[in-house]
Amino acid sequence: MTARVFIDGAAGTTGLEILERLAPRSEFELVVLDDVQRKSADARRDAYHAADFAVLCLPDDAAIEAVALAEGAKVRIVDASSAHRVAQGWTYGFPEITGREKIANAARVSNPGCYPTGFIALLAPLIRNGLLPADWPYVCHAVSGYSGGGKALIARFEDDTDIAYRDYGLALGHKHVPEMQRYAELGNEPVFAPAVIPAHRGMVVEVPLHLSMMERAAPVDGLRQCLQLFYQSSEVVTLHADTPDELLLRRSAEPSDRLDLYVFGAKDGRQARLVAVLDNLGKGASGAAVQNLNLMAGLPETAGLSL
Ligand SMILES: NC(=O)C1=CN([C@@H]2O[C@H](COP(=O)(O)OP(=O)(O)OC[C@H]3O[C@@H](n4cnc5c(N)ncnc54)[C@H](OP(=O)(O)O)[C@@H]3O)[C@@H](O)[C@H]2O)C=CC1
Ligand SMILES: CC(=O)N[C@@H](CCC(=O)OP(=O)(O)O)C(=O)O
Repeated sequence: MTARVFIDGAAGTTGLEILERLAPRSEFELVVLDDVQRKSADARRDAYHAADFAVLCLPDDAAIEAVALAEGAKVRIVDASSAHRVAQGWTYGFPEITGREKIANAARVSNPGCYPTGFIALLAPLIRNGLLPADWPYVCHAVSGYSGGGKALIARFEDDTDIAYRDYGLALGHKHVPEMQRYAELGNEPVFAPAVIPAHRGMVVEVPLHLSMMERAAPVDGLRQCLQLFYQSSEVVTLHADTPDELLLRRSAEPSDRLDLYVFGAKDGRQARLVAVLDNLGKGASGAAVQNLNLMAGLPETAGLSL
């Protein structure tokens, strides 16, 4: 039986990539509104009430409105926005961290943010297993391709090709911080320092660690081994045992739904750098939405993903 999937926001950056991943698949019948109807509340309400699943690829306020439009319908929702990531009644759509069964049975699933995907993937297993302290003041530095800011940031970087680096979030309190704290299971808000680079897609998320200053921290090999065991059955997330001299993002990189993790350590073991490399539009958004949709529809988790 085919499942009807309404993509609300299919003309946007994330929506288009979800469309591309789902269009070739016979398990899904896609519902997409045309340019005249795509912002009509009536047309969207009808689409929600006729669908089995919906993926919200909208700004936060429109995602909240969408959930109200879907009230009373049997539709099950995956929300790519940040509106419901720490909201009651929503399941956090990170299969490797939340557990696949919870997502498979959920009616409301909130996709993780792109930066939190890297941060939580690195820290949650280590903190859960007691290899790093939960009450440490963690810091996260990250860079993202400009598609991470949707159509508006894409237009800005394509219009002004002179921008070499955009530091932002400088007032702190970035909207991703609550989900980073909650799902990495931290006692304190992390300091989050994001930046944008002049590449369309791709992202590096890094957590530097002063291991020697922590009372309870495992050695670098222990951190690596824990992540390797935690993700050993995952086709999407890989802990790399090697420690290359550099990690590169390439402008020409193909879209990818992978998440690659590294643990780098100083020779004397006093400091380490946890690093996640991903595609903000892949496991950071559209790939994650498709992975969640697969689980909710009872299909193979990685169907339609580029790994
Ligand atoms: N880009 C990324 O890497 C990631 C994005 N996300 C999240 O996914 C969501 C979508 O982001 P993204 O695709 O980048 O954003 P875009 O700005 O590229 O796309 C958003 C789309 O939503 C449409 N839209 C806005 N308001 C409404 C409305 N009321 N009804 C129907 N459609 C509406 C826009 O229309 P119009 O075309 O007319 O502007 C646009 O097509 C956001 O919440 C974002 O934070 C999450 C993780 C990563
Ligand atoms: C480069 C850039 O602007 N990135 C966005 C986050 C993209 C993303 O993860 O979307 P959500 O906010 O829905 O999680 C930002 O920092 O607000």
